[in-house]
Amino acid sequence: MAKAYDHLFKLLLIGDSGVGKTCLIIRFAEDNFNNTYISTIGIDFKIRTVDIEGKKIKLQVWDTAGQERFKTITTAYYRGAMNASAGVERLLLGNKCDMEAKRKVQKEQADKLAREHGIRFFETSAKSSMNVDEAFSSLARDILLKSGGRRSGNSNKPSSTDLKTCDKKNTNKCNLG
Ligand SMILES: Nc1nc2c(ncn2[C@@H]2O[C@H](COP(=O)(O)OP(=O)(O)OP(=O)(O)O)[C@@H](O)[C@H]2O)c(=O)[nH]1
Repeated sequence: MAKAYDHLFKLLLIGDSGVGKTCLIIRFAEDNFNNTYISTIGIDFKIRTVDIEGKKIKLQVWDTAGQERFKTITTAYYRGAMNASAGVERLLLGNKCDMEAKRKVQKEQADKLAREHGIRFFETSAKSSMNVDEAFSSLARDILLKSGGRRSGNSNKPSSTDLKTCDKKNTNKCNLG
């Protein structure tokens, strides 16, 4: 029987409570959004298979609880992921970019932080869908290329001009990696 996917990649979202980690995963995996806030308890995951560079990539996206009281559990997962591979791909997300009036972090500040860590930065909105697919796909593509995937030569990292511009933004930070 043909395999349903070529690669399985595991992604982990970490960030403060309420920044929208669960909503980003639900938007990505189910194309849905809910304004109700139900804080994540412990850790959970959702799956979506995407097509990248002609390969079927199954993404298992893990959601962690941002609340301080779950920190022992979530950091254990986080450390596990970091230890599993020295070269974990990381991405910085500033979510809720549909709420410009309540912006907490200036774009330049986040750009600078991402540059310092040599990672990409996306402003996303789980509510409007802005850059959600782009962010997850970009990370999956980077992992694919790094793991000796399809393309040789440049890693084809999109410049910020390739990204959809989000003109109404509020940014709380959320790591996706
Ligand atoms: N306007 C707007 N609201 C959002 C967005 N993403 C999430 N929210 C809202 O923010 C609140 C928190 O979202 P969650 O996804 O539950 O946050 P979380 O980071 O998973 O929180 P914890 O589980 O406590 O770690 C909810 O009320 C969401 O509806 C967004 O992109 N735009």
